[in-house]
Amino acid sequence: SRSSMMKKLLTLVLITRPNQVLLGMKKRGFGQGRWNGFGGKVEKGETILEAAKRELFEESSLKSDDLKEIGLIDFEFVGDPQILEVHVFTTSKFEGEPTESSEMRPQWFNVKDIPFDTMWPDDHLWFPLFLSGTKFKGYFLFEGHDKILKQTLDKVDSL
Ligand SMILES: Nc1nc(SCCc2ccccc2)c2[nH]cnc2n1
Repeated sequence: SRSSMMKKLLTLVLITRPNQVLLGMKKRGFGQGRWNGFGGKVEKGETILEAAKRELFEESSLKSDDLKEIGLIDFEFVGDPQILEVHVFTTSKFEGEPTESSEMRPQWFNVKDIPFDTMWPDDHLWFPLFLSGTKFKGYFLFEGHDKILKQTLDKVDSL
């Protein structure tokens, strides 16, 4: 039943600079082989924002005290009771130089050349919202990692 559904808290950070977005090529694990923002699990004893900052630093060597939550996306996968609740953050204020980590190989992309063909199939639907500073809430039901069976995506005033 929905009341027994399990939610796993995750973070996703998208760093921008004028006309560009920083993405990382995921080298292993969940989402391997796809470009994505930086993120991962929220550990016990840390806030979602603290987790976003930590994962950003661990995966890219960048630091930011200006992360702003811009989106909230629930991902469900057929046959898996664990729903991923992904808190999406963005900033254009950061310090450091993007550096490859064990998890991610960072690269700047022009906004007009985002590699959606090697990203999760939902991304091209909500990237335009985050890039225009529009807060959003989304839900995507996946079959496997490539097929979206059901989706909702709404602009919101507050998350
Ligand atoms: N962009 C995007 N990201 C994710 S998972 C993001 C959260 C995460 C999870 C594990 C390691 C690092 C980051 C997605 N899942 C389904 N569509 C998706 N789109």
